[in-house]
Amino acid sequence: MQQSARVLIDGPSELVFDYMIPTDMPIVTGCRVRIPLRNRDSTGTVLDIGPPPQTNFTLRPISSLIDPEPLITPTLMKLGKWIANYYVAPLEQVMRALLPESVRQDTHSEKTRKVVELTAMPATDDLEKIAKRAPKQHIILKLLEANAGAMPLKDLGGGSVSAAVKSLEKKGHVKLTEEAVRRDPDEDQEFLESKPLQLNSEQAEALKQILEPATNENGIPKPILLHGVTGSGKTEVYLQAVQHALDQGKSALVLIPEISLTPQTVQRFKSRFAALQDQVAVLHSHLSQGERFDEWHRIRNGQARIVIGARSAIFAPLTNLGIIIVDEEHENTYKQETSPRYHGRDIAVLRAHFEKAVVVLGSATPSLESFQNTQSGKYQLIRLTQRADSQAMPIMRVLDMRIEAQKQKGRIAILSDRLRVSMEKKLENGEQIILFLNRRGFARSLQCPPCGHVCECQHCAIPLTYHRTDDRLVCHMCGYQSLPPKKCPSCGDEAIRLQGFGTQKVEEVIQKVFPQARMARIDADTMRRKNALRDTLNKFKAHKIDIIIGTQMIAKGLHFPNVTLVGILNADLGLHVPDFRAGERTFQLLTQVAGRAGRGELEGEVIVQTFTPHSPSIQFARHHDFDGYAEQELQFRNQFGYPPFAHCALLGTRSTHERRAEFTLENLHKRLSKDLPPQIELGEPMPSPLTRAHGQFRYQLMLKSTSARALHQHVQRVLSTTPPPDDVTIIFDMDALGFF
Ligand SMILES: Nc1ncnc2c1ncn2[C@@H]1O[C@H](COP(=O)(O)OP(=O)(O)OP(=O)(O)O)[C@@H](O)[C@H]1O
Ligand SMILES: [Zn+2]
Ligand SMILES: [Zn+2]
Repeated sequence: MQQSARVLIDGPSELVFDYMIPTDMPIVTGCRVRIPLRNRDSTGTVLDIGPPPQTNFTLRPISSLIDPEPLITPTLMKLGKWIANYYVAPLEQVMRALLPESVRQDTHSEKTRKVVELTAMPATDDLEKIAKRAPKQHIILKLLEANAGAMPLKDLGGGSVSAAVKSLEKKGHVKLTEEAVRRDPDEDQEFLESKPLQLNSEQAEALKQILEPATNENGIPKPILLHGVTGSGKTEVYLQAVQHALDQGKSALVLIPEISLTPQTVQRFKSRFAALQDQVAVLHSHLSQGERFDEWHRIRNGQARIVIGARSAIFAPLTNLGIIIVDEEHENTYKQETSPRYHGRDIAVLRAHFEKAVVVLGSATPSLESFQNTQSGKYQLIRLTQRADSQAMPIMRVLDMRIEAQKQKGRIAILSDRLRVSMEKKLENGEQIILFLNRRGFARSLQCPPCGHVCECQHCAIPLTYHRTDDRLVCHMCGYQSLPPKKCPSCGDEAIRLQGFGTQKVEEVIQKVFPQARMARIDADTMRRKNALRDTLNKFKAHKIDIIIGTQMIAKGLHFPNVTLVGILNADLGLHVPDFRAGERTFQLLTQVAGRAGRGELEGEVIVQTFTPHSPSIQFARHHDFDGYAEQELQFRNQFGYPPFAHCALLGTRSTHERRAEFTLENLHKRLSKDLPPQIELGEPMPSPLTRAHGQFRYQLMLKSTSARALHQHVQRVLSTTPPPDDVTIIFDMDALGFF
């Protein structure tokens, strides 16, 4: 029977239409085709092939095949279909994620440059004549001769020599040609080749296990979780593992949380493989369309065999993949925030499985999902327990800010005496300081300053969120509501209220206390400019800055040997948010931020200011005890049926009409409760913590299920039979990481 193809049409509206496939046309999914669209010719990408859909009009045939080779490799196609299914996203949306726009809408041609080639050197006496009459032409000939007979026109002087080049061309001495050049995003940077380090025994053992991984019953390597404390030399292990894959003739993919936030990691890869510069491709969101086009095609045609990139680089069209590395695998930035809402780490594990490649998930603070997988035997666990050059882990002091709050009567304490004294000492010694501030979310909980008590939901054990508009406390997991207490339920104090301060306020205070110190603030506001972060960090490295004040942005992968003090100003803020992962995030942040201290010769000190000094995430982080932390946290997750023991998903509606957003969600809720599979727990619809954003009202409900398949199938069924009104958008976030 004749088959038809679903084609994603090029163009800004990204339409999808079905076409008949002419019987002799060798089309596979991922091919680019020419098709008729209304009364013109158009181009597009084949998404899917199958029996023609039942319609009462005849499908038009595909006109021709542009490229017999599909743009998407078969494995990536398989991955795409899996994603569409699991995350309940339309296949065409997944395809957009898989194939960057610049590649699909093939309008970005290669960048070229003019090259002058020496075709025939004049005889000696001719050359002498030229030297006298046209010295410019003589210099060009001599330069070309000295440079293996060819030079870019630009290097010869560009426009200023073009007349001279022309007359040389006329005389038959040179030829002007065009040559494709790569748009290299890092053109302005030089990378000195770094040599592999002699591994310490733990690193050597880790590398050995990565090169000879345990396999499952089908002979496919088991995913590896590399849990290495901060500064343990994970990156060196990655570098050598990648080198090994290349030596085997294979390719390697390295995912990092966000390129602009981890410039040092990219630099280390670029330096190690400096001699193979042309084989390294870097993919990230700051590339221009042209740069992306070039990098993508260098990967697709096998020129680039090492790809470093953020989340979406997981779709890099590498073939013969030997290893995938996911650095800082616990990072939230691996989750895509728009549809398809895939998790880069999970897709890495799946892709490695499809390609029978090794996948290494590395972190000093593994996610509980990955850690639990090592406990159940699905993943293999490798540990690095010591810092690479055997420095000690930094000493962590936890400061009880409730006492400070009493001392400073009624005012919000930003800087404790202990931290101030410590800062004075470090500055006197010419050492450097990082002050870290948890980003303040819009979701606020009520915390009592004198005793640290936080109002929680008794069903879900997460903090209740304060809604100012109707003066209500709401649980954002189950929908439970209550009135805010007038007095603290724990100590009876009336001071229970909202409080907080931002990076800007901190900068002001620090400036007043230490007017001589040179400081820089790193947060989303100050780092908008391209390369702003890189420049600030370089200044810090060169010790032109004494104190850095920053948010999450400075928590990752930075290595500054002269930093001896890290102050964490408000450890609580991330802790009391309406999210069962709040404790995990706080543990991760404290451990990662603390890991920036004492990475050189000098011992490091970390001071943590908190209103809840006994919270387990703070105490376990203080003792550098990941296992202890994981054990109690997994117990809590198990008890309340949270991931990794169940899948959590968020279903939301957004609309400029509040009632319609609410009504649509209520309707979906009604439909979902019908024939609800027993594995699924369905929450109540409620306004989102961020009730209104970008002019839209937001409603949401939670779904929990012990079976991922039951969950996405049930939701898929309901969503496909319940189209929303035109002015309501539906959001489904499988394995959601945030609940707003
Ligand atoms: N075998 C080794 N011998 C000497 N120095 C090493 C060795 N391995 C790594 N180092 C050095 O130790 C420091 C820390 O290593 P690296 O940054 O790779 O650790 P990491 O585990 O990736 O840290 P983090 O998770 O904190 O980012 C670096 O300066 C690195 O060059
Ligand atoms: Zn609740
Ligand atoms: Zn109290």
